[in-house]
Amino acid sequence: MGTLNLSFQIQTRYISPSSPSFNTFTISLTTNRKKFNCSRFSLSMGNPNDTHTKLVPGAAGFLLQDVPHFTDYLDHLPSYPNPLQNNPAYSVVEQYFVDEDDTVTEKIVVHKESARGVHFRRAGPRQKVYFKPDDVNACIVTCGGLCPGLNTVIREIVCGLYHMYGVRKVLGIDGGYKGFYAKNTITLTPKFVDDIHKRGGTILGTSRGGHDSVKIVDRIQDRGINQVYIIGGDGTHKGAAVIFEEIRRRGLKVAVAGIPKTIDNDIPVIDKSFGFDTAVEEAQRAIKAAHVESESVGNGIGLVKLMGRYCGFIAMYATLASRDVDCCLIPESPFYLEGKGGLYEYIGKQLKQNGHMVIVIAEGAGQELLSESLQSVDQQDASGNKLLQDVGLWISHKIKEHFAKKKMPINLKYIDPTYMIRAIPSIASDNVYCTLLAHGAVHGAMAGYTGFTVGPVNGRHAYIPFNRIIEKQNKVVITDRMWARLLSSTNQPSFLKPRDIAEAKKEKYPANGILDGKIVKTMSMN
Ligand SMILES: Nc1ncnc2c1ncn2[C@@H]1O[C@H](COP(=O)(O)OP(=O)(O)OP(=O)(O)O)[C@@H](O)[C@H]1O
Ligand SMILES: O=P(O)(O)OC[C@H]1O[C@](O)(CO)[C@@H](O)[C@@H]1O
Ligand SMILES: [Mg+2]
Repeated sequence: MGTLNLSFQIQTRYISPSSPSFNTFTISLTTNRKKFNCSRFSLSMGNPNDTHTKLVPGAAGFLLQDVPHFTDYLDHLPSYPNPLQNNPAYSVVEQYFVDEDDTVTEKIVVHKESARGVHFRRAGPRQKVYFKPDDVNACIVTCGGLCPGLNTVIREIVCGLYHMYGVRKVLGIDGGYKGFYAKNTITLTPKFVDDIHKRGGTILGTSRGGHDSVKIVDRIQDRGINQVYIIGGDGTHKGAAVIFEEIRRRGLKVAVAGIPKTIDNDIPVIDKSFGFDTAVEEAQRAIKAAHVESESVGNGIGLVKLMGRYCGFIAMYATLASRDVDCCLIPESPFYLEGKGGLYEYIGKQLKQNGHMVIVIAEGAGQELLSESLQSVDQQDASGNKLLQDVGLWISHKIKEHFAKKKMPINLKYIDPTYMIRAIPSIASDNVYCTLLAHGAVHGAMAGYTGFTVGPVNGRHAYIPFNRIIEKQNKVVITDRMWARLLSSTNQPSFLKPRDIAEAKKEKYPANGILDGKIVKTMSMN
């Protein structure tokens, strides 16, 4: 019996990578003699350049959003037994290797009749690898803003490659994407990285801007690099996706693995990004100081600005953890100053009742108010991110001005710990998390997967295709329970008008988020 290779194009209005409508996946081919049902195939999602979306349907509405593998575009590749099976530390583990068919579900809360839904390939070591240890020439690059845990990830990639797979050649790229074509590399060995997890920042340096995929892939090719570990946020992953496409176009056996990094926690799909817990922990020190300062004087207001350009996760979690905060302002929840239900009214009430209060504001909050009042020009950093005006300074000034006009003396202390919460070493739990991410990335690359990001989805580490990471940003859902918990803990007004609530619901339940007649839940941390 011969093999029948089929390739066909499907055009449908209903498929979107994040929320496919499963009943469109029943595909069969009928000849005059027999009907063939297709069980494994990949689909391009409408965009002819989108070659990373691999969809594998299964029973009961199961859908694997798979990641690319060398064998998708390279023929006759040899594979080898995983050297881990001879490693004294790992060989004792029962079922150490991940089953080829193991997947991790994206949606964990289900109804008895709901479809099984989207799944990702489970991360972890495979029986077979596609590299001989001596042939591996790996490199690591860190891009974007700093984040606690960067050095831990670097350390664990190096040590994981050395100790688990016997790899000896690992290079550090100096200073972000630009470093591929502008600077020297750093030789990384377990000895060199031994202590780096105790330091903040990244020993490799980082940068924004300067992404030139052709030049980067040229340098990867010139140097004979065949595993690229890219640690960064949403912008970095957009860059990684382009690098992967170029590598695939050139038919190179080079694995591209992303490790999601951002203290803002704005990366979708994964449960949480590394360094986030460390940042929230560090933010407590600023909030405590604001509380002490404010309660020690008459009508004291402690105002703390925290990072979060487009989303307010740090502010929300720092507020919930502290319980000393009376008001938390984030980009996702619009607020207003004047009039009934406004911020000034709430501050006045709090001061009358308690004599002091603490306000936490995310740096991206209230930017629309700021630009109205300062008529600012839109400015961007080298990566194209919005450059923000200092909302903390602005709001301090507005509050002081308002209460001066009302002839009510207040005592406002503005604390801006911005860079202090990200320029520190990671706490213990983040260190362990970074280790799992690094090892997951190493196992995936050694097993021949590429164009993937590793990260926990409902607590289990998975390989996620780049397109799912870069298609949208993770945001606080203000119609979810977590934000309600925050409102009930601070007792602040919600500042929301019915129109804002309708908008928020529309964002949470987009029109294409309907699955089998039920609404698909988007990622949230509650
Ligand atoms: N659309 C894009 N295409 C290619 N490269 C990009 C794109 N967006 C950003 N990059 C590159 O990715 C790198 C990092 O991007 P950015 O500065 O936005 O940080 P990030 O990865 O989002 O991390 P963070 O938000 O945590 O600081 C930069 O070198 C930038 O040039
Ligand atoms: O000043 P930099 O280094 O550009 O970074 C600032 C930005 O980086 C982040 O920490 C992560 O994107 C944001 O919260 C912040 O706006
Ligand atoms: Mg970013």
